[in-house]
Amino acid sequence: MAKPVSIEVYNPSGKYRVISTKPMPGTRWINLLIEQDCRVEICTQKKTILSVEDIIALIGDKCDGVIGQLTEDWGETLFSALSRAGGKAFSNMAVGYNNVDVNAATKYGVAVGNTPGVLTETTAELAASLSLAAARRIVEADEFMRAGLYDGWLPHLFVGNLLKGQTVGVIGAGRIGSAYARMMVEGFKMNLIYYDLYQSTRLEKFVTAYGQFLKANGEQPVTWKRASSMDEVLQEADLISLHPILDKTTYHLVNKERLSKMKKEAILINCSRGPVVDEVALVEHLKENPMFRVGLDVFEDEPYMKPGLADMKNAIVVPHIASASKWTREGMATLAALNVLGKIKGYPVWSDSNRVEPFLNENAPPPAASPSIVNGKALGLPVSKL
Ligand SMILES: NC(=O)c1ccc[n+]([C@@H]2O[C@H](COP(=O)([O-])OP(=O)(O)OC[C@H]3O[C@@H](n4cnc5c(N)ncnc54)[C@H](O)[C@@H]3O)[C@@H](O)[C@H]2O)c1
Ligand SMILES: O=C(O)[C@H](O)CO
Repeated sequence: MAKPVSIEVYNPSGKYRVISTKPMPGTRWINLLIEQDCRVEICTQKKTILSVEDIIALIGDKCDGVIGQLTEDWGETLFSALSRAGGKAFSNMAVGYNNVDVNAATKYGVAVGNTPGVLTETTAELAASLSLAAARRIVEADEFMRAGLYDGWLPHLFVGNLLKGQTVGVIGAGRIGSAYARMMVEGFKMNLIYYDLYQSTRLEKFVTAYGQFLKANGEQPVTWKRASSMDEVLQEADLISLHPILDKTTYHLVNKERLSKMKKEAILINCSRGPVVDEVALVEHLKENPMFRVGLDVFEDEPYMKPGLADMKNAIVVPHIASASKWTREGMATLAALNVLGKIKGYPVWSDSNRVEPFLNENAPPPAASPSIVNGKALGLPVSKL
């Protein structure tokens, strides 16, 4: 028997029991659920990652929906427990849902929500921050300064890479990859090469138009290229940022062989999911190529790092904080709560999960729809006409 988990309860007499496995930022998400007759139970257990047993104990005998986290293993066991408790809705508080077995959820008739859009720019900004920090060796220089080692300006002190005029490579030019590409092209006048299974016409048009603008102002125009293989990006780019989803096709997408194809002084950024990179091979590559630099927000076995990574001066490591801006995290909580609420209330699924702004407007009630349900089609859920 799992130990009872500590909870905080809002609106105890509410008709629908909705659980959040973690306290989430803001209060709007709680108020929106309460206004619609939900009893909201928030797990306050002092344990960062809840086990399957902890979550089964939270679900109990009656539960209408759960808001969960990307650190939790939402598979057959949890969806069958939720279904037995009468639950029909689950939402990750994340856009990525590689921790969720969507087929198992569908089998038990549980809708699975995620939180796209609201974190696009915030995540791209962290990727851009890591890019700059790696290019200009900011973390190394900061440590040097704090250690009292600075004894005067020197021509060779912390020389890094100039981004202007170099090539930025984006693997996975979806929402976040495209936003990052725009930041690096527009902000630093980098040329773009990208690889994705699909063409990113809007991104291509943007770079073309910006290139024309620069040319009209007598500046060197920026260019774009859609690569026909990922290797082409690895060989040509000076700075490469990874933004695909994690699935079978992207597991260890960057491995020993692919690392060896990159330029010796290249920079690699990963704000997608840790297992997209073979981290053991990466540590070896960093040791053998001191001018190669990496900026990592995600790790293969979170919360751990592979042996040796923490010792590498040419690696910048941050703890999965890419979506951590106040506005974004509050918005993620709102979208996750509305996904669950929408299914409980029998609302349709929002027709375009890339267009979530109407759900984030604090001055108006949200549309009567679930903002983003990934198995809506498989469950035959109606789609909103709005
Ligand atoms: N570090 C963080 O905190 C953080 C924050 C947000 C998102 N993420 C991760 O970023 C991912 C992307 O988010 P998004 O909103 O941009 O999703 P998205 O679906 O808009 O973009 C993903 C892109 O990857 C492409 N892709 C899929 N398989 C590929 C392959 N084999 N090779 C190349 N491209 C491939 C898709 O075609 C798509 O364009 C999420 O799934 C999540 O795992 C991480
Ligand atoms: O997938 C996601 O949303 C992130 O990893 C957390 O924001």
